[in-house]
Amino acid sequence: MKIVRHLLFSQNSIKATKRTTIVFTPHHSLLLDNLKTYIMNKPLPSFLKLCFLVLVYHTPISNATGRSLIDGILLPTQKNEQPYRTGYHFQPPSKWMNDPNGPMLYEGVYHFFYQHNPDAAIFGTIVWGHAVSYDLVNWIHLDPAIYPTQEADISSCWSGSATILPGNIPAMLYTGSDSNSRQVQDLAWPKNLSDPFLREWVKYAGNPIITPPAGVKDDCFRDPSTAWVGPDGVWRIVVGGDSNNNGMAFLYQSTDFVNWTRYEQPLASADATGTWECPEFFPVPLNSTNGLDTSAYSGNVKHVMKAGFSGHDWYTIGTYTPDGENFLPQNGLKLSGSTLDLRYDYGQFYASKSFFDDSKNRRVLWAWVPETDSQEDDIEKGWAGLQSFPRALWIDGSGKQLIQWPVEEIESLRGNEIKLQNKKLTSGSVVEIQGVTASQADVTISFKLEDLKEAEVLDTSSVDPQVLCTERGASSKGAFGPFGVLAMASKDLKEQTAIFFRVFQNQNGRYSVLMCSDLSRSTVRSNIDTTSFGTFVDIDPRYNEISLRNLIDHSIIESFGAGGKSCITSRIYPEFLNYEDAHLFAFNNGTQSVKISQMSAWSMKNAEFVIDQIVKSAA
Ligand SMILES: OC[C@H]1O[C@@](CO)(OC[C@@]2(OC[C@@]3(O[C@H]4O[C@H](CO)[C@@H](O)[C@H](O)[C@H]4O)O[C@H](CO)[C@@H](O)[C@@H]3O)O[C@H](CO)[C@@H](O)[C@@H]2O)[C@@H](O)[C@@H]1O
Repeated sequence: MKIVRHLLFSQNSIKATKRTTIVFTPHHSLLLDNLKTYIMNKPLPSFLKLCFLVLVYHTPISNATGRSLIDGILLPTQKNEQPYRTGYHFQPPSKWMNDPNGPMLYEGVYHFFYQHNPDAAIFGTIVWGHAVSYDLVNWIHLDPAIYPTQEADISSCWSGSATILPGNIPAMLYTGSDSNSRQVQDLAWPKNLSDPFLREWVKYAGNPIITPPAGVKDDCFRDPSTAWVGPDGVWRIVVGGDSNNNGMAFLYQSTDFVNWTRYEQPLASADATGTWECPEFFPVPLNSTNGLDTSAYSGNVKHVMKAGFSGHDWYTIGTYTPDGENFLPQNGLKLSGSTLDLRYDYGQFYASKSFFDDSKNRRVLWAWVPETDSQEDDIEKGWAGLQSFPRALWIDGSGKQLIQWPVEEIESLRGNEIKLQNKKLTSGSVVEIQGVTASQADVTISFKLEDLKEAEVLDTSSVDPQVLCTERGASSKGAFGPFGVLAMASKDLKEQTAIFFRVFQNQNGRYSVLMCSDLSRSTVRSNIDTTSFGTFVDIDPRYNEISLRNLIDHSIIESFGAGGKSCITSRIYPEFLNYEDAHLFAFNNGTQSVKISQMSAWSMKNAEFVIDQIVKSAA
């Protein structure tokens, strides 16, 4: 342990604090010592070295990644050891993380909790990690909020959700795994409501408040949702599970938030889907990009039912009548007897959780983005698991699907804009996008296509888009496409991740736009899952340009097609890259030319991640 003087937050949205003495973990002191040695060994005049040292010791440290917040200064050792840690995607200082839990805004502070094993970089005994933010971009890591203490959660504190109760009291419902590994539902609330960071949480002494119903296996009943209150004043939640392998969102009701009764019918179910994990149920207003409080139900509103199974988050949109507890999936969308229809994201994106942010009238979505390297790699790295960058979520004008888009606050991390307009990409073009830090960037690009009668003919009605993307990757020449970007690419293109589109015409004269993330050449390393991802984008390329936004951040790329209609999140572990070696290209491998009508790219700064042991030890 080392005592270092005052390194707190400089981001404009975080209130500057008075000088504080901070106790750093050994990791941090090592970081500072390394940086000091690095500066002292540089052939610089002593005066300049002194200036640098003052700057270093008076600047916030980043997310314990081994990177300083001072742009451009990277520790050589850390740089090589931890190339896959992110600059602006949330991750704990170390060890294992999975699901997002209980996100909420309380008294102007965003709270984010997450499934965390503080002892290892693999799944194990789980506690609730906790971090707070004023802007969803920069984060202060706190001590774990909820951890095993009672018989009702002694084996682990699993996923759950926040509800703000009348009187502005946050309540947390979560799954406890008890001493028999039985999954039960528990209740906790903050110890001190006047602590803006809500650091300490107390548990209801009568936990568990809900136990598995008859006919449901003890280990197939978990993940309570945020509660909503009906016109009758009764609270409702759904809890995930299954009965005879049929996935279900069990519905519970309560008048006091402590005593819960199961409603006879589940709110939703689907045959043969296995246990539903992390179900969510919330309203979305039609014809608006706003969100709604989870308890809103009247007016021009639809409801979304989301559940996690088979490694993906599925959702359906429908109409909910609290009186009679009837959720009716809308026409053309099947819920019962089949899988849910749509996916939030067609890549690595699981156990998502949303909350209503009333300060901006929006619904914000988070999800666990798992590693796709090996467990041995994770142990060596000392960490595993990322969170997607928070996304605003709303219903498309068509009412058929949801739209997701990174929250606007991300723009505070953008550096200078690099622009390109009206650039024709002829067949075989590979054009480097220069002037951005290709390993940490935000890139938007729009493609215009003409004379689509030349498009490849394919009946896409019965085709699995992921299979199509695997069979026809970036190197398989089509007519219109593949075209898109090559991200996290080495200069010689031996390593590259292609996010691209390909257009097909069906026999009936309709067009289908395929969006792919081709990971087959993302790394030359072995023991990495390089499965490609794909989905169709609901867009008519005759009348619309095809847009693509990529959030690139070292080992993660979040791709948004057609303004967020289709999303694919990928994990990538290139071998030969370090920060300076990454390149970014636009490409067209179709026989037909396409035009980049508009491209904007920004290098992204590091978000600030600060550890709060600081404030505690100084207090
Ligand atoms: O932390 C518990 C909470 O997390 C949830 C939802 O993510 O349950 C996860 C679960 O398994 C975690 C585990 O991996 C397995 O499940 C993943 C997601 O369903 C799969 O992608 C993976 O292939 C499965 O192996 O994560 C570890 C490594 O990835 C592995 O060791 C775990 O099994 O936790 C439960 C206990 O393992 C298991 O029943 C779940 O699937 C949520 O439901 C929990 O509240």
